[in-house]
Amino acid sequence: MVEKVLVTGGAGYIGAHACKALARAGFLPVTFDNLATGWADAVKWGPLVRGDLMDRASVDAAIAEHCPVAVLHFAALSLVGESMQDPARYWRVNVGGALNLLEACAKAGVRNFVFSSTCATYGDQDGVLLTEETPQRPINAYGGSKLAIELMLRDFGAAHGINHVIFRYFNVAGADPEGEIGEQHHPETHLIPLMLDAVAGKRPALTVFGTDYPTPDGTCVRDYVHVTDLAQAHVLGLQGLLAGRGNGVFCLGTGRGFSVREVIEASRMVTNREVPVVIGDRRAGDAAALVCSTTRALTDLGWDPQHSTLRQMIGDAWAWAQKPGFTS
Ligand SMILES: O=c1ccn([C@@H]2O[C@H](COP(=O)(O)OP(=O)(O)O[C@H]3O[C@H](CO)[C@H](O)[C@H](O)[C@H]3O)[C@@H](O)[C@H]2O)c(=O)[nH]1
Repeated sequence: MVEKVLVTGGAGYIGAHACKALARAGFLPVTFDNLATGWADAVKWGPLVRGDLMDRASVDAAIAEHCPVAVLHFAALSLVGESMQDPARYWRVNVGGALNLLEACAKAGVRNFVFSSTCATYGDQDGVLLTEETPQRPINAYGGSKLAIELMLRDFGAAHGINHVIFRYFNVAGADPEGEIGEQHHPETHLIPLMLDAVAGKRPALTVFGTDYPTPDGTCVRDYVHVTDLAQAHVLGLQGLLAGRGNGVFCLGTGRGFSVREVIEASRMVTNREVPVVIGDRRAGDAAALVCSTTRALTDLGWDPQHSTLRQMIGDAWAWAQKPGFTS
């Protein structure tokens, strides 16, 4: 029988790409999503359960109906700027939702859990190459809420035997190279889709958030990773858990940072069009540079990212931007 995996946030950008990768690996992804920011159209590889993690009964019901071998937990609020303006919402939804989900797993005997954490748990660390061992010092409520869930997992693991893999994502970008799904947020806040909107004339310009950071060209440096590579890491993490390899924490990036100006330059090369740019102030909560070491993910997980060049990430996002997008 095909093994089911409960995917919270499976209708969202990263969750949907993970569902595609899971299906390709022989699992049946069961999406659990409230469709607050996700899209029913993006759920193509298994059933959609419309439910909210804040509603414990709907979580229990989904687990009881589908008996998943594992949970992949993507559903969360994930905008740094918004988390600075409304921290209560981030703490309530992210931590409260994860707590409900973990309690439901403990009660139902779901023993394998893959969690989407973030480089935002590190805070600003003077541009050092971040590893899984780097002390975490979040500087925004989003990162704080994700770190709290990492700690929650440690405790649930010890008390209830929930084996877990924690992935700390760096900057996820691009779209399905086969064009079936891609990034679509309302409102959009991420650099690459905003930049491509400006290129396509859907927005007047891209605002560069700060040019006075202590980085080589003064703009923020980020480690961009292709969403399809990231999704594949989840399959490997899940297979490791099911094979009994135990808990793990992995940074998912490429080990190479690019500044906002470098991303703009790469876009010019890929699209053959200029990016209209205005220079703005720094955005609250942004760290100057976030780049990770890939050693552990490559070695211990056997991860082999194939798509994570800036050229392909921008190219796939650009191809997706030409499509009509999701409507429901
Ligand atoms: O209009 C924009 C949008 C972004 N940026 C800059 O581009 C870089 C990337 O910004 P994104 O908003 O695309 O990504 P973030 O680095 O803020 O966020 C990403 O990393 C975060 C951790 O820091 C979270 O994990 C979050 O979910 C994830 O999207 C940042 O330096 C940002 O200041 C701009 O200059 N102009």
